Formats: sequence, C-alpha cells, structure tokens
Amino acid sequence: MAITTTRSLSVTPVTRRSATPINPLRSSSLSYSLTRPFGSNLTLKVPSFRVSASSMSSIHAPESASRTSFLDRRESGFLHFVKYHGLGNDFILVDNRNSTEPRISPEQAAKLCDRNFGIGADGVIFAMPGVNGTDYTMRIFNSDGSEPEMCGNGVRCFARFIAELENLNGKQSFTVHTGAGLIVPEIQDDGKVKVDMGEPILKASDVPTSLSANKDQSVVKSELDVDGVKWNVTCVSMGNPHCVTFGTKEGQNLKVDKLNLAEIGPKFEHHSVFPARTNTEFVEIISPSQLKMRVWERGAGATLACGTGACAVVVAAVLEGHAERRCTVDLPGGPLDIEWKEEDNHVYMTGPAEVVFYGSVLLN
Ligand SMILES: N[C@@H](CCC[C@H](N)C(=O)O)C(=O)O
Repeated sequence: MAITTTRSLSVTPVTRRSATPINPLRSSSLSYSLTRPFGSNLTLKVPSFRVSASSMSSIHAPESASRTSFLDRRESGFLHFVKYHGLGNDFILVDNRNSTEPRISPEQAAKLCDRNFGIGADGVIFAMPGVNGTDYTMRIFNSDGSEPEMCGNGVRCFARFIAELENLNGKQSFTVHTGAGLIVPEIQDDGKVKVDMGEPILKASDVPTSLSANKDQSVVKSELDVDGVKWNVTCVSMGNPHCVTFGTKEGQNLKVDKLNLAEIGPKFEHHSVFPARTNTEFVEIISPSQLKMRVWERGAGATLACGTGACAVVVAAVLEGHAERRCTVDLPGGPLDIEWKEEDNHVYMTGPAEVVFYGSVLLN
C-alpha cells in the first residue's frame, strides 16, 4: 500500500448489523509505502511495508483546488483518503459515492487502522450514495474490522468530508442514512458540526441487553457484576449500544482519571449481558451541566472521544437524576455540547471535525 499525504496538521431505520471482530493478524497481508510530496522524506522498511513520511512541521497546506484534484485522482489500485479527527477520535474517510459496496474489506480496514503498520485510526468511514431519498449513506468499520451502526464523531467528520468533496462552503446540512437510521449533520458558520442524533433507544431488548428492565422497559441504575465488582449501570442505544456507569454500588462519585480502563473496559465490552458487545462510558459528575467521561469502545478500545457515547451519557445522567438536559461533556480529546431536547426527544451533539492529512494507499 502506498500512502501520499498532501496536507499538514493545520429515512428510515435499517436492520442493525452485528459487530463481529476481524483479527488483523490473521488476515492476508497488504503492502504499504507512504510518500509525502512536501518536505524531506524519511523511509522506514518493514516486512511488506515501505513507509516514507516527512515531519509535520515541514509540510505546507496546498490551495483548495489542489486538494480537490487530489481527491479526484483515480489511479487503479490506489485508495485515496483523507484522515480526519473529531476530538482525537480519528478516521480514514473514503470517497465511495460511486458504489454501494465499501471499496475495501473489513480485513483491509483493520490493517489500515493499525497504528504501527498502517495509517493509524479508530475506524474507516465510507461516503456512499444515499438511499430512500437521503443525500448520502455513511458506513463505518471499527479498527478491529467490525461494523457498528453509527458513529457520532465520525458523522461530523463525514459532513466536513462531503463539503470538501462537493466544494461547498459555509453553512451546510445533509441527510445521512446510517445503520442507526436517519442522521442530520449541519455544518455551522464557525466550522463546528451540529448533529441531530435522533431519539435514544431505552428498551432493554433493543439496546440490546439481557439485564432486566427496572424502569418502564429500560435498564436504569441497575446492578451489573463485573468480575465480582458491582457497578450501577444504565443502558442506552444511540443506534449503537452503550453501558453508562457513574460508579460502583459501594463507591462514591467516580474519579475517572484513576480507572484502569485497559483492564476493566474489555470486561464490560464482552460481558454476557451484552449480546452485541457494548461501548462503555465511565462518568464523573463535575456539576449538573458538566460531566467528565472516559470511554472503552466496542471494536476500538480506549479512544479520545466518542460522540454517541457522550449522547448516551447525558441521557443516562438525566434518567439517573444527575444532570440537566444540556451539558458539556469533557472527553480526553476535548468537550462536546450535548442536549437531549424535551420537545422532540432527540439528542443534539455539537463539536469540531478537522482534517489531519490527505493520503493514498496502494492496495494489493
Ligand atoms: N465503536 C463504536 C462505533 C464508533 C463510535 C464513535 N467513536 C462515536 O463517536 O460515536 C461501536 O462499535 O458502536
């Protein structure tokens, strides 16, 4: 695979797909070579990869016309991409508007997401033709190759990617078909993206969780035994499943910086009460309008931010009586503004999405 970078740092519901992990180590090998057209090159040789990259500080951002022509290039065998991030939750964005099938397989996506042998990302996102009257379809593979239904930070990156592909400037709004149904991102004048994330799903069997419902049909502040420790959990789906905890049965308010996320995260993700696995958010209450969270994502592990997770956290905090309907959620990568509106029961998320670099990979 050859990677070229040209930019410096600077509806209707659908059937849910299962998130089945792919082990990248067991999949067939891809070869990489990275080249940057600007600055001095550093070449690293690794088995079946050739990597060539220059330091970020020596790269200059090209004019927008050259960015567009870069995205238009269609050499056979090359996959052109733009890497974006939303508060450090990073994605490889692929222009897939000419096909309803993703241009790469889940195994290839897992390879590209590898932070040592690939580009490095939390997932690969495909911009595809819309269905049922929507403008576009967004599909995503997690870094383990599994396919989630939705991604909050990803859809903000998706909106900025579409604006770039279509050469749009200023305020823009799109309808996007996802595995979680219709999602509507709107690029605002300040460049941030506000997303109508739809209604949270609280019915236990739809989250899905086999924990018994204890409030209407939902699971709110229920006991979950994880390796002998009893946690209070609230289960929320934002199209994808989330288990939100504000602490253990005995414990006081969580201090999230003290958690050993790498140890406890996987125990929640693979707990038998979550048949589709789960994302887990550990939350510290700073005030009724400020929550601090760390996340262990299904199929991606610890990430710097999770948009659907931040939405699920505010819904859970309201249901448990900890917070107001509008909160700032502080994630390791930065803050998101989340509002669960009473009028329409929809959750709205506002936050940034930024280009990291442009590149191309030779797939073989
Ligand atoms: N890992 C998640 C999907 C990605 C979520 C994302 N980071 C976000 O911002 O919402 C899953 O498997 O559900």
